[in-house]
Amino acid sequence: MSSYAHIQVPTEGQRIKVNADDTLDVPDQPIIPFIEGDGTGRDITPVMLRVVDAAISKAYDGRKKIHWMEVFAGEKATRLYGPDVWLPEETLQAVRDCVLSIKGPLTTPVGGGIRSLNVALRQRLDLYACVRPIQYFKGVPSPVRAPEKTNMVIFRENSEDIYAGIEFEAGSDKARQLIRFLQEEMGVRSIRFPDTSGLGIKPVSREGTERLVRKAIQYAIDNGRPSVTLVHKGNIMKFTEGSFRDWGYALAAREFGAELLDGGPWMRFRNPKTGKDITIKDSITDAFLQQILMRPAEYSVVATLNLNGDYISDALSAQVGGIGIAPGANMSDTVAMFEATHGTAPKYAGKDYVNPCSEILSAEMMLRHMGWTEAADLIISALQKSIASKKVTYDFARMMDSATQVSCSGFGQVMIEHM
Ligand SMILES: NC(=O)C1=CN([C@@H]2O[C@H](COP(=O)(O)OP(=O)(O)OC[C@H]3O[C@@H](n4cnc5c(N)ncnc54)[C@H](OP(=O)(O)O)[C@@H]3O)[C@@H](O)[C@H]2O)C=CC1
Ligand SMILES: O=C(O)CCC(=O)C(=O)O
Ligand SMILES: [Mg+2]
Repeated sequence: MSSYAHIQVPTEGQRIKVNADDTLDVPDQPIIPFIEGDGTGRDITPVMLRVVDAAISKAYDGRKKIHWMEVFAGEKATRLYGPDVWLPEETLQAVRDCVLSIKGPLTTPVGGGIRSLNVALRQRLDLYACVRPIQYFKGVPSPVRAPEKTNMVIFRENSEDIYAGIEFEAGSDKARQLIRFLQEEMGVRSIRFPDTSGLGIKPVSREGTERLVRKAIQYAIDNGRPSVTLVHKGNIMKFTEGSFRDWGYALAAREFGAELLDGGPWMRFRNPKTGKDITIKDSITDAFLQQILMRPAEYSVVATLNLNGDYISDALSAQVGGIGIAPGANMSDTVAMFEATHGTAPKYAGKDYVNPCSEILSAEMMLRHMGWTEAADLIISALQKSIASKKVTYDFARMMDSATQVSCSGFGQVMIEHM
């Protein structure tokens, strides 16, 4: 492994390797990088590490072990590398070298200041699919009457869209120049207040859409899911979100043999692994956001654009108990970085208070991705037993009858005791 300025490479353990067919070669003692994260990252990440180590130790009796390697981004990086270094090159190198990694949340200021480090990590590593499963665990308090009906996996395009951050500030030379170009060269007449408008660009490509939709459909095949819904606002944004829908359907027909259902646009094909039908359908985002509350059981795998996916994943997580328990992964075909869905929740930072489950369940996804299913299963069963014991963090305690509120690290301990 490369030598680094500030990253301490563990003295034991080996790197995960990628085989020629993109499958992983996972040694029994892999080196896995982690980013602690800003804000509550410093509370939840150490708890995640302890819970994962305990599950692995229990499942494999010392035969397998992760050698964790801390890598730096965000505020911690600026303290080590210098005031302007938020995302050191050696962090990117280490994460690429080790193939799999996990991170806590990183702060992005609103308005000015640095652009999102989370987005930068996804773009620099081309982690094009943000995969966020939404599942209900029995006993978790929820604001809806039948939370068990919500069982979806969101595939959010992770590299383009308005989320890519191509923006020009109102009143800047570049904004003026672009507005002039749009008006004079492109005949645009609909910029309501040209002198005071900021501008954002929304790139959505066929390549970017196809690789995301392909991954979502393949997931539905591999996991016996009944449908993939393309979620878009293509009635209004015709050549970005509308094209996302059209390219998605076209890919389903071309690569998976999907055929029009009752004249379309919905499609259907037979899952080659189970023989059951998979429906490819679409929904316009605003209607979809009410459908997931009213008729959640009708949706399974969801493929959507970057900004929609951001909104939808937080909204859906609320139905199954909130972002404190919503995991995620940023994936390419090889490198993957697992991360909590929530942010740094600054008002709770350093208080050992918040729910560590989002990052623990992200680690559980990582273990499953590595093929360490026994340890992953142990985390799920420990979580179920912990919730059943009603010893939970504040977010669940405030919605549960007769619960005992425990701290962030306290909940980790409860989980370990249930392994
Ligand atoms: N991937 C990433 O690293 C992400 C980073 N961010 C960044 O995080 C910062 C803060 O963003 P903000 O919009 O406040 O969103 P947050 O997700 O940080 O917090 C919003 C609310 O969600 C609840 N919450 C968050 N984390 C937990 C947890 N672990 N357990 C229980 N409840 C939790 C809290 O609700 P309550 O108040 O009800 O207790 C909190 O006030 C911003 O800089 C943002 O850019 C945001 C999202 C993702
Ligand atoms: O990058 C950020 O600060 C926010 C990211 C976010 O909300 C998300 O990816 O869900
Ligand atoms: Mg978000």
